[in-house]
Amino acid sequence: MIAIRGATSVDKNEKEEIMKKSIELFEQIQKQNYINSITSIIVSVTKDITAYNPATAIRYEENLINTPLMCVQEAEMDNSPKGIIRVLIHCDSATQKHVYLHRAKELRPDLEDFNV
Ligand SMILES: C=C(O[C@@H]1C=C(C(=O)O)C=C[C@H]1O)C(=O)O
Repeated sequence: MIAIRGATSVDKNEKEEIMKKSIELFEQIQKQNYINSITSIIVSVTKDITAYNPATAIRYEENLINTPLMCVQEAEMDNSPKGIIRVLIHCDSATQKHVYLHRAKELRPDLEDFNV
């Protein structure tokens, strides 16, 4: 088993925006990797994201009935960006490509070379 990281950002604390961005992130992680099976998914949100739970969005959209998901609040650090959704996917995958989208790309500039 390996773990794949990802993160994205929302522009508004609104259900539609949270659903759209969290599903986009999950689908991009799948598209950019060869994931055979998922063991579990941990999602975190910054404190300002309250309108909808991204874990619920991913579970419904992807029909993840037996996959355990958790959603937690991200540690609040000085100057850390708002409106960020993070995921940590434990899975069986032939690849380990971490995916950062939108404003979340700024979180890991060291991965930029790998994020084509
Ligand atoms: C840099 C990030 O944000 C924070 C810092 C992390 C890190 O230094 O590895 C991991 C998760 C977050 O707590 C990220 O999400 O990748």
